[in-house]
Amino acid sequence: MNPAGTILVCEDDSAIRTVIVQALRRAGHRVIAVSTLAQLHTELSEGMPDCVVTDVILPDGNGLDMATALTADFPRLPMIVLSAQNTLTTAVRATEAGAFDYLPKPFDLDALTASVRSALMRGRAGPAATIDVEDAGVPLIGRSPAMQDVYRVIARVVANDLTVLISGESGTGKELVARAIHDLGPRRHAPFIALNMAAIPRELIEAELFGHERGAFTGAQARMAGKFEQAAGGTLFLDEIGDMPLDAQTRLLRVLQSGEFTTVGGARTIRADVRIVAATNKELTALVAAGQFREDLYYRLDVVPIALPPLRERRQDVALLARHFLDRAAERGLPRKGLDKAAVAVLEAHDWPGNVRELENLMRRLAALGRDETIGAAEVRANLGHAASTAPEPDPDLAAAVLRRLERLEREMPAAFDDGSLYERIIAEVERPLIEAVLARCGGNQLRAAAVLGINRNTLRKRLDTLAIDPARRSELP
Ligand SMILES: Nc1ncnc2c1ncn2[C@@H]1O[C@H](COP(=O)(O)OP(=O)(O)OP(=O)(O)O)[C@@H](O)[C@H]1O
Repeated sequence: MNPAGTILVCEDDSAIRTVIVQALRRAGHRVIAVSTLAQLHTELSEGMPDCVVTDVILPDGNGLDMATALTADFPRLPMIVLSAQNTLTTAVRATEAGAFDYLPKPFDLDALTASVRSALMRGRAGPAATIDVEDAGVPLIGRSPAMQDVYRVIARVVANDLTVLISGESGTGKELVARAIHDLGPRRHAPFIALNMAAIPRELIEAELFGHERGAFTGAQARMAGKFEQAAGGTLFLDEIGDMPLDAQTRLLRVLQSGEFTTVGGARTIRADVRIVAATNKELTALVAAGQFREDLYYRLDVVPIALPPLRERRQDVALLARHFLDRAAERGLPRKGLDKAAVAVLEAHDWPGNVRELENLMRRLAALGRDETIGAAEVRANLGHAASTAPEPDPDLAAAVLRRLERLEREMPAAFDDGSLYERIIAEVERPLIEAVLARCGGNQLRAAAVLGINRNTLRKRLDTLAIDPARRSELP
């Protein structure tokens, strides 16, 4: 039996109001419809409905502000917020205001009646902890229905510590979502620490995660804090979790079960005060079936799943994203450019195997190339092939630093341009901070540093000699 109740609907667009009223009446509810906040307040003073459905932008005020006030006055009254401002910020604000649900416009009438039904069955969701959305600056772009679903889940998890598992192809924005969850929640003043399981040698993963004591293994010259410790109070983002070796999986599972961990070679037990967000671009259930991923760990991580759709399944976001990346390029000093209609059509028709990252790289390239202010279809087509690689573009900051260094050298030591030393000189200058930083992270252990750098141990030793780096002095964490 579906519960029926009295629903108070506040919507100023008469056409939308009419279809909502009809749909809810068909579902068996008694419906009172108003078009302003003032009328809504009058209705509330005359009798309590079982649920309120309200628009955000109303002629005499903002439905979200009203929702916040209603939550305080009527904590058991469920509210469903409808909005055409379909951003992550609106979704989070609706949750923050204590709304039971948030439906982006245009919404499906079945989704609305289903939401009303569950509101009547479950009563209101507890009010979320206060989140300062304005402060956080939410970087996620996209208004497609698929992204709306993502925003709704994010909005529900920011205020709590539930473990989140984000899945999606490479470049779909998994790390960005993890950061948004961190930046919008109460842990945002503590660190966000990311560890990519696919980017570090497998044998180092446990020490990276849990840290190690001095002397824990040959060459562990100093104690090193692991990512769990570094992320204390904040969020630990475990990227490419499917690549985690089984031993480390067992250890991680124990931490998730007990809330505590011990360092490698350590007798001390440390409380793990972190929120875990994991991400995968592989089908974890397939890895479980193949015996490569622990089933019990999978269930521990998959508490709140967020599936990020590939860009080709949300083509309506492409133009918005493309313009966003052109704006970003302009903010970084590249020429400000626009796209003509035909260019947008080419972008929307492309399949984006590298997803948002591929689009971002292409836009950066187009912003830097050519002289015209408006980018046309031919220019897009000519550059699509180049950007197809999902590899990140070279860091523009690093490129700019090298250029500045060259200019200074030219001023101060013009001979360096004639004596054949230029290459070795510049490479050595870039190499020094790289080697020093990796050595510090490896507690001065040259074997591990060579493994992390992906170079032969003897090569590392030679480079240390040439650059006169003392590994013993590089054993502290930076
Ligand atoms: N919705 C979005 N709005 C704005 N930028 C986005 C969005 N999604 C992704 N990006 C940008 O695209 C790039 C790739 O995103 P991100 O690194 O989060 O992807 P990922 O899924 O974690 O990729 P991988 O699996 O390869 O690590 C980043 O520069 C990110 O800022």
